[in-house]
Amino acid sequence: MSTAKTPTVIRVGTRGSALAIAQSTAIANRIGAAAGAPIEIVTITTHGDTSRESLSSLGGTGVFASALRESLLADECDVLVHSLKDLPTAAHPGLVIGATPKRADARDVLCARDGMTLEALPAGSTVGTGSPRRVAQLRALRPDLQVVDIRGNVDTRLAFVSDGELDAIVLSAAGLGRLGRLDAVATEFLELSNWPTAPGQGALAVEVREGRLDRALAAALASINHVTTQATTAAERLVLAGLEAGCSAPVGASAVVDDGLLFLTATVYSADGTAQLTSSHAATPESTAPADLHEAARDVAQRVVAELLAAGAGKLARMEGAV
Ligand SMILES: NCc1[nH]cc(CCC(=O)O)c1CC(=O)O
Repeated sequence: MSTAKTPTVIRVGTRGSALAIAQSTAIANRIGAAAGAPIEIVTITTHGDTSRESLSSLGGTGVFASALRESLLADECDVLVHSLKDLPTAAHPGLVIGATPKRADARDVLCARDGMTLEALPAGSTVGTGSPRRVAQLRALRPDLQVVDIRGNVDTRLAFVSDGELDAIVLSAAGLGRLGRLDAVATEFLELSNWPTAPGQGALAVEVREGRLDRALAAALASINHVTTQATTAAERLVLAGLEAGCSAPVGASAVVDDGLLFLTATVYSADGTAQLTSSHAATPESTAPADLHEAARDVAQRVVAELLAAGAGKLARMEGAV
């Protein structure tokens, strides 16, 4: 008689916000099912969660990732689920991205009072966001609005509108979707063509320790990886890296694979939104194999970065503007 070995528990580390728990639990369930192993959710408090300072003064969104990574390196968990857009582009020693699951909607949405669109908001209306990119985009399209710097999790931000403190806020469609709130609160989907979002927005990254991975876990990660998402988000993140911009920089980037063509467009804004530079390039991968898609991603990103830098993007992104 064979005695089945008890499968090892897979510990999934996450931030404690409702959004982080929702997306980590969804991914943990997929990993657990694929690996045939029980899962455990390990909540880790980060400085970014407890501090009331603005994100930019904390050193950008990388503050969320570092505490989680310490816990992974300390073997307090086996897997981390990050929002890819919050993950710094530099590789972390000893850690690797084991899977990039299929991306959700990459768009931002406006959540405004009385069902309003951005165009319909009266002059002087208050719009809350803590993201320098969203600030620049709002100022570019509606310089007559008042942009208010806000912090906090999704519920805190939505409360500003429902309590009547602000007229509108901007959030990611993917985040609201994962919380099951999208249909109830979004009053306008901002199209990527004139409102490109953060590199990697809407995608998740599953991070693990480098080196010998448990075989069941390695197979589970491979099964939830999405090759197109991996290539398009790589192209977008290579733009950030190439511009040497941080993850809170006023940079929007959007890549898609459509009928065999990898298309990348990126926009760099001045902080005050009065100036912007856009570059778009496409490449045809040799095949849909991961290596060929990645090669195409590097190729388009390199051309977009070169064009943006030649046009003065480095200076533009560092420009203070009349904030
Ligand atoms: N800025 C914080 C953040 N990081 C990831 C998400 C949502 C998930 C995603 O967009 O991938 C959000 C909230 C938001 O921007 O509305």
